[in-house]
Parts: sequence; structure tokens; C-alpha cells
Amino acid sequence: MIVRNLRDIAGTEHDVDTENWSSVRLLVKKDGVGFSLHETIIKPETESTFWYKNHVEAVYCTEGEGEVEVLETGVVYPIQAGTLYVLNGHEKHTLRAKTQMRMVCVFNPPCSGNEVHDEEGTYPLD
Ligand SMILES: CC(=O)NCC[C@H](N)C(=O)O
Repeated sequence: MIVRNLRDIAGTEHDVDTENWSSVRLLVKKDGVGFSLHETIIKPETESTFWYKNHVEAVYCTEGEGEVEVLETGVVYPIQAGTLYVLNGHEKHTLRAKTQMRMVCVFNPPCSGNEVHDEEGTYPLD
């Protein structure tokens, strides 16, 4: 059994801060459970384009307000606390945060814990 608190990870290599978001990777590849689980803060009034070519990501919003646009179709989905979106088709997408947004994110295959996006908005496969 694994029991952890965000506080245990703050300030470690699994606590990543970028211009538009920060993310604490609570559960990572080396934990060996088949997925990684992150708490991500999307900074207010930011716009980020991501394309998880190598991963499926589920994103559950627990705080804040924004929207996600699927770039292939132009469809825009509003996001608020309680909204889940899942990129099960490796969709290239743009996330726009109106306010600060708190998201619980699950990645399959799991992230190693120190990933930042490359120029395409992708994370490498380990
Ligand atoms: C929602 C989203 O994809 N944000 C970017 C960071 C990512 N969730 C991560 O935790 O690495």
C-alpha cells in the first residue's frame, strides 16, 4: 500500500513548475501501478496547447473555470469543478484557464515524474 501527501512531494523532482502550470506527481512510473496521478494547477488567464501522442490523459477539475478546445474539430468544452475530460484519442487540444484551475490528472502509460512538454506539447515515452 502506498500512502502519500502532497507535502511529501513539494520541492522534489516530482514537483514541476512552468510558466502556465505546476504539477505534483503523486504517483509515478517507478511506483509500478500502471498509471501516474498528478495534481496540477493551471495558472489563471493562461492558454496552453498539449498533444499527448504517447499517453492517454484523464483530467478531473476540482476547482476553477476554463475551457478545452479540440483542435481537430474546433469543438470547445467548458470546464468547471466536477468536469472530467479524457484524451482517449490523443487529441491535440488547447486548455484555457479563466481562473486558477486545480486538476487531478491520470496518465497511462505512467509518467516518470519530471516531464515538461516538448515543442509539440508532447511528453516522451520513457
Ligand atoms: C491538464 C494538463 O494536461 N496539464 C499539463 C500538466 C499535466 N497535467 C501534468 O501533470 O504533467
